[in-house]
Parts: sequence; C-alpha cells; structure tokens
Amino acid sequence: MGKKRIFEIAKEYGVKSPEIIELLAKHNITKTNFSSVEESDVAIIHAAFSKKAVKQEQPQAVHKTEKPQASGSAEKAKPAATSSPAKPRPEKTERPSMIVKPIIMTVETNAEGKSTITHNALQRDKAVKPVSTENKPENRAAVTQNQTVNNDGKNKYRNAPNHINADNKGPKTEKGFGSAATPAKAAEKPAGAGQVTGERNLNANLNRGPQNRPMPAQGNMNRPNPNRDFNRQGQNQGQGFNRQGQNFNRGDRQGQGQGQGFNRQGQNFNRGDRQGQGQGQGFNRQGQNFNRGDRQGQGQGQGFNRQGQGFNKDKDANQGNKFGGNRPGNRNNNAVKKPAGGFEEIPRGKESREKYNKKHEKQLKGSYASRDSRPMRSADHMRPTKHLKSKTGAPVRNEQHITVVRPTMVQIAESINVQEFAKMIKREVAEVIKSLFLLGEMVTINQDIDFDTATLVGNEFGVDVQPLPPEEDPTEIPEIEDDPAEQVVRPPVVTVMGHVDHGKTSLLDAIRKTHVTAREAGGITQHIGAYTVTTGGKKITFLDTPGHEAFTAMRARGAQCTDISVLVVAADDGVMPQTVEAINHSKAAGVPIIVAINKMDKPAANPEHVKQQLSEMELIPEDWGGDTIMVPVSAHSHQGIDDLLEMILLVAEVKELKANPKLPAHGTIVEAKLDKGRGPVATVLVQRGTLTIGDYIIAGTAHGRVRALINDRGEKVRKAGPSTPVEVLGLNEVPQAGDILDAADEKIARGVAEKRIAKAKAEQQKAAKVSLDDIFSRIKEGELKELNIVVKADVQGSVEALCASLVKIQNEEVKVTVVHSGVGAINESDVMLASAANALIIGFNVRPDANARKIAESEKVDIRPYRVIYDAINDVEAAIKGMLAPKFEEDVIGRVEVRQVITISKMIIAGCYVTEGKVTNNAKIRVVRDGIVIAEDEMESLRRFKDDVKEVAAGYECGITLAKFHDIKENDQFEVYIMKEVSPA
Ligand SMILES: Nc1nc2c(ncn2[C@@H]2O[C@H](COP(=O)(O)OP(=O)(O)OP(=O)(O)O)[C@@H](O)[C@H]2O)c(=O)[nH]1
Repeated sequence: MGKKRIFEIAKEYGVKSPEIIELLAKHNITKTNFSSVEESDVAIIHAAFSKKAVKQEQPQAVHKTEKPQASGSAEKAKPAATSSPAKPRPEKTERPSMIVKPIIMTVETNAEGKSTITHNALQRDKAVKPVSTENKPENRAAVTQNQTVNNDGKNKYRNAPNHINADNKGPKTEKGFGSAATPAKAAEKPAGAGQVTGERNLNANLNRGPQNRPMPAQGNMNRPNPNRDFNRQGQNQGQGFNRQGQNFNRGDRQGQGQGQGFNRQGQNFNRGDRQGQGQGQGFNRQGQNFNRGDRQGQGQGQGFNRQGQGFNKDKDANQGNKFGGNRPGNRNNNAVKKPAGGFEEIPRGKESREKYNKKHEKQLKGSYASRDSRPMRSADHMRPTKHLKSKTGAPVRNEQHITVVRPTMVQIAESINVQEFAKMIKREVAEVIKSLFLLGEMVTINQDIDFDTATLVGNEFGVDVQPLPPEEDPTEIPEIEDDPAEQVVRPPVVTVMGHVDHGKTSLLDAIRKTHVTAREAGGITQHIGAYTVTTGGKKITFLDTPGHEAFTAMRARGAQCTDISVLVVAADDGVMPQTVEAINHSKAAGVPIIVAINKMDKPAANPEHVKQQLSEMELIPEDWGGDTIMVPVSAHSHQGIDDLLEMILLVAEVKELKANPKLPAHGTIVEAKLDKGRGPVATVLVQRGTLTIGDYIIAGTAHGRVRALINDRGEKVRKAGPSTPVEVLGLNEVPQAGDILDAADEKIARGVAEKRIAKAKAEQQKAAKVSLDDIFSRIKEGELKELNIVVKADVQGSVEALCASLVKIQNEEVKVTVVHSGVGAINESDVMLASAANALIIGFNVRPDANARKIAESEKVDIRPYRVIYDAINDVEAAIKGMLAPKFEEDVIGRVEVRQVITISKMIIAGCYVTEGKVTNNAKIRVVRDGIVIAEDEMESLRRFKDDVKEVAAGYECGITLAKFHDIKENDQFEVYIMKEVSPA
C-alpha cells in the first residue's frame, strides 16, 4: 500500500486539499494536491482534522499539481496508486428528463494561480450518468493526472475533481514532462500504472470530448501481440479501437504495452535485453515506446496526437510522460539531457506568465497542443486566470469568475453542417469530428450530418438536439387555437355507403320523406348531396355518396369527414364487392359502422345470411355477441327507420362529438359546380366555427366573400354552425370537392390563395416537363399508344369519378391520359387543347358552346357528350379495343406428305398428297422430318398438274414449291398453317 496523497487524505477527513496544504505549510512542509504524505505529516493532519473526518460529505476534490523541488532534479515518479485510485464520488442526483438551463462553467482562480472550474455542466453530467463511469470499458480522453493513475478502465473524469489545470498555471514543474528517471526506478514501476513524473496537467482537459461512446471491449479489436523469440515476456493490454497495446519483443526482453483510446496506442517495441513499458491514452499513437539495446524505457502518453512517445537508444533509461498536445516533440532520445515533452517551462506569476503568453500567442494559435494555453475563446475553459491580490497584497481566492455558457438544447433542421453544428453547441469542430469518428462517421468540417447523427453527437456533449419547428406553410391559413371549454355538442355527420342499388338513396329518401331518386339521370346518384334531418329534437347530417364504383374516391373522402358510417346491405342480395370496399374505407378512416339491412319487405330478404357474411368480415352483430349495430330496415315500408336513427344518435352520444361554434368557419367542400345564373356554387360541410354571410372565405385557390347561404331545403340562411351542410355563393371560382374551406381575414385569404395558385402553377409546369426517366420509359415501351382525353362535367365529383374510371381502363398497350379536366361547359380552349394534344373530349352533363362546336368541326376534334357515366366508360373501352394492334394466332389448316421430289430447271417441286384438311396457296409451311421441324417457309406456288390453284383439299395430289427451302426430301411432312387475327380480350 503506497503512501496516501494529499487529496486522498483530504477526502478522508472531509476537508479540502488546500486546507491540508495550508496546514502543512504552517509546519514548513510544502505539499501539493498530489504529494504523498509522510507518517509524521499524517499525524499533523489527523490532529487538526480528526473531528471533521466524521462528516464525509462529498468533498470537493481539488486538483493540484505538485510543487517543484528546489533542487529541480528529476523527482521520482510516483507509481500510480492503483490500489487506491481516486474513487468517483457516489452520485446522488439523477438527470432530469430535459435540461433547459444553460451550462455555466465558472473558472476560479485561487491564490496560487491555480484554476479550478466549478461547472454545473459537469455536475449535471454527473447526474446524467451516475456511477456508470465505473463500468466504462474505455478511458475517456480527458485525463488529468489523477486519471492517469486510474488506468484501470474506469473513468474518473466526471467524478474526478472538476478542475482543469489547463492553463499552464499550475505550479510549474521544473522537470517538465517526460522527465527522466533512472532505469532502476523505472523498472520498479508497476506495469500499467500511471507514471507520474510531470506534475503539470497541461492540456489535461483537451480531450474531454466524446464520452460514453460505445467502444469495443478491451483489446478486442487489437492486433495480435507478436512475440518472436524465446525468453521474452510480452504483455499487451489494449482498450479502444485500433492497434492498441501492441508489443513487439525480440530477444531477452520484457515488454509491456498498454493502450487505451483510439489508435495505435501503447505500442512498445523492444529489442535486445531490455524492458519497456508503453502506455497510451487518448486518441492517436500514444504511449509509444521504442527501446533498443540494453535499456529500459517507459513511455506514457495521454491526449490527442502522437503523445508520450519515447525512444530510447543505447543504454539510457528513459521515461516519457506526455499529456495532451500535438506532437509536442515527445521523443526522449536523452531524457537526462532534455525534458521529454520538449515543453518550455512556463514562468510562474501573473506578469511573467502574461509575458510568456504574449510571446507564445502566435505560435500557440491553431494548435491543439496549445489550446490550453490560448487566451479564452468562446467555448474555452482553459483561459489563463488572473492572479489577483487583495489590497493588502495577500492572495485572494475567487477574484475572477469567467462564465462560459453552453447550450443544453439546440434545434436543427433535417441536416446540418459539421462546422455549424460545432459552433451551435459551442464546441471545437475537431471535438465534433472526433465524436463522429468514434461513432463510425468519417466526416470533414464541411460535410453535413443528418438529424439523428447530430442527436447522437449532441448527447455526447450533453446537448439535447431537437428538430426545428416546421416552417409555417404560406399556402395554409394559420391555425387557430381551439379552446375545449368553448366546445359544444354538435350533430353527427353520417355517410351512407353500400353496393349499387342496395337502396342508399331510397333509405335517405325514406328518412327525409322526399324523393331524390326520380330526379337523377339514369336513376343513379351522380354526386354527393348532404342533408340534415331532425329526429327526437336532435339533428343528424347525412352525406349521400353515390353507389357506383366510379365514385370510390369521393366516397372515401366522404368517409373521412364523417363521424358514423351507415352501411346499406340489401337483405336479398347480401355482401357485394362495394359492400366490402365500403367496410374497408370506414375501417381505414376509423369510423364506426352501423349496418342497415335494407329491403326487409322483400320476400327473398335473408337478414341472417347478411349477418353471417358480415361476421366473416369482422362485423359481428350485437345479438351474436359482437359490437356492430345491425338494424333491419325497409326504405319502402319505412320499417326500422326510427331504430336506425336512434342507433346513430346513440353512437354519436358515445363519441361525444363537439365543436366550437365561436371560431371562424372551417369545413370541407362536399360538392361544387358552376351555376349559370349564380356563378360558382359550393356545398360546404361546416365542421368547426360558424360560417356567416359576409365572411371572407378561401377554399383551395378559390376565395371570395360569402354572398348567400342556402341550406339543404333550399332556404336562405344567415349562418351555418358545426355539422351543417350549406350551399355557399360568392367564391370567385369553382373549388374542388374535398378542398378545405376556411373563413379568414380578406388580406390573408387573398395572399394564401395567390401562393396556392403559384404553387399549383409550378407543380403543373413541373409535371409537364418530360424527365429523362420518362423518355427512357417511352423508348422502352416502343409501340406505346396513348389515348388523350379532355373531361368536362357539370360538377367536380363527376369529373373526378370519370377521370378515375377512365384512367383505370388502360391496358398494357394503350394508356389513357386525361390531359385536362374541369367543371363547366366545353369551351373554345378545351377544344384547342384537345386539338393540340390529339385528344377526344368527353362531356358529362355539359354541352359545347357555339364557338367550341365550330372550332371542333374545323379542327376535327371529337366531342362526346354523355348523360350516364357508364356509357362514357363503355365507349372509351370500346375505342381502346379498336386501337389495339391486331393479334395473330397460328391456325393449322392441313397436313401434306411429300411423295416425290421433282427438279425442273433448278426448281425443286415437291409432289405431295394432302393427308388432312387442305392446303392453300397463301399458307405457310412447316417442314417436319422424322418428327423434327427442320424449316418454316412460305408457299411459292401450289399447282395441280400444270395449273396454279388456290387450294387443294385432302385426298388430292398437288405440286408445291417453297420460297426459300429447297432441301426437300421424300416422306417429309408439310404442316400447312395460316396466321389468323384474333380479337383482343
Ligand atoms: N323492395 C324494396 N326495394 C327497395 C328498397 N330500397 C330500395 N329499393 C329499390 O332498389 C333500387 C335501388 O335503390 P336506390 O336507392 O337507387 O339504390 P342506391 O343504392 O342509392 O343506388 P345507386 O344510387 O345507384 O348507388 C330501387 O329500384 C329502389 O326502389 C326497399 O327497402 N325495398
């Protein structure tokens, strides 16, 4: 057990080291924090502090360096107190989940010109990682002298005294770094223990960067330890990443190499009879030790770059201790003559030190080695502190406080430049790069790192990295705060869905007691309507969605702005494809489903079968123990309608549907059309707030002041609250179904509309551009045919439905492209566009105006007006089939046997007999010999006797000459076939 040192004793007695040093000084004993204490000294200390010793309250360890001996001779380096390493103080605090306060680091200067740093970041860090440092496999880079001696894989940095004697101001060692020791003494030193010879902790904090980083287990990634001879002992310890703790021994030698950190550390090369120890901590090529001849050498290195190298030649003994710095000339060719570190002694005292700093300012700049010595910089904690004195001339403690503020939280975008990030977190770029390096990212100063990487790096430095709040979209109306206290109960919005003809419209009619069906062209609901009904004093808003497949897109949207979905299933028909689709849409939108089993009045009604089918789709009826409400109804006899409404209200009650009517209106455009007399008319479902006449509204790119509001019964109203469908007049253009409507300040609305128009234009332009990919795919497609179509319809819903159906028609060979679509009559520009794009125009419920008709005639543009969507789709389908390239199929029409081969003036004539079918003069011939096809050719001539004939039937003889193949032999079989056109599927 070695002698105890001041700071350890201080800890034991619960006092600060300076107090002990002061006490001993009174007894004419000069000691520093790291000085060991003689028995006699201990007695003095014990006498003075024994009472205090009881209270062991986390003493603040003060890190000091030893005062130089008056003689200036190389003091024996104290072996590291491996048996009693500076233990980390027990951690009591825990890291708060989010740290918002900045790190304040205060550098205190004491009377002796030593600086200590009280550092709430460090304390915070302690809270962050309680005790965990004990378990770390690697030593962290920041190593002060006492850390050196804890070279046991444990890191005391966070727990160690928070002092950074980084400013070259500690008691300046006259011995410098890497001072020499005698071989004998060096040999005594335990391998692996820190060799404490140089007392100055120059640059001790240089490598405080990345901590807690995952490093491989000790020595795991090290290269094997090559020992090439007998009689040698080679020890190799490595921690970290690469080539650490290498040890090369030749001859009778002992070599020990220890390496911790990152790269090539603790290398030890020994040749001849020698003993060598190499220790390295830090980053790069540390602790190298090269010994040749009969020699003993020790090399220690800590810090950043190529430190602690020791070269021993001849029979010198050599020890080198280096801490930090960049290539600080760490070679100990003759340790006795020259301090190994090559450092100039730094003068003590304020004035002389200032002079020194001034003198070295230039050379120190930009060097890691000199970072500690540099004047204070933004993120620096190594500033030379002033050595102040009180008026009386006595040294005063804490005269100067330097505060460094580092952020504990930064916000970044998706990626950030390394340099910028370092600046942001107030760290050196090299620290950040190093951290990234250790995380496996090789980056340069100008490279960008993504958010996740920045988060990891931020964690290394105790900085919480958060994403920047999303930029406000100029094409969106600013969000308004919705106070839940202001919200009131609103009616449910119900979508009626189901397979075509299962009775959706009839059911709504039955509910509204009106007859919408009769008015519809083709008897099919063409677009969404919305109605409000009152039952038992409560309102329900229904959105009627069309049943045809073509309206899938619209129906899906309908489900999204609704609260409850009523699934109509005909009791006599059961679950059909669109029933399944409707279920999927509702489920996807998270909307509860109430099943209305319709047409119960029909004799063929089989509700149990419907339930059975639905239960297979995970809609288990309540009476079967499930949770899906199923109501048998009849739109004709009105059976069960009240039950259905009751169930809707029940579900709505459970959902607690609420909205704030006091806010500016916010809703969805359910339908929009261009009315000749009234201009653009939009059906809006108000979802939040109240829409009032005079409000300025925006929906998509359309905007304007509300001129009139018409409810679902055709009555003019002044306002419409939440869950109310209402027709709105006053927009400057027809919005799109599904657009969000907002009431807003006119200026804002106009601005937003302009931005949306610009955005849409830009997107259109972008879409119009032909990309390289596009060109390539077209080349690949080769025979690609495109059918361009312009679609015009009376309402937006129909436009969408048609477009969706038309695009679906396309097959492998023909592509249907809707080059333009819109609401309103077919006009001149539609025709011109169709002409330019070689498109046909499909009009649904709209007619071309006179001008358009004229131009269409002259431009030969085909305009097809329709009243029923099916017809339009069917026609296009037929047109596509007509456009398909004809397909041919082989048709074998006969078989012929060659009975004789005749040669007349170089012509080879096969004398044949038709065994099967027939042979025609335009047929193709496949020559088969012994079951193997040997040629395929075309007929050149077909003759009977001397006459050319068109065909010869089975059982007759004929003469056949082939166009190319002349090697015909007797008994060859001719398979006679023609290519027949087949109609496309
Ligand atoms: N017997 C009987 N027939 C009904 C009932 N409900 C609807 N129908 C008939 O079923 C047919 C289709 O009814 P619609 O209401 O148009 O069906 P839909 O689901 O709205 O059809 P689309 O609008 O085409 O999607 C009509 O002939 C109705 O008269 C009912 O409860 N009983």
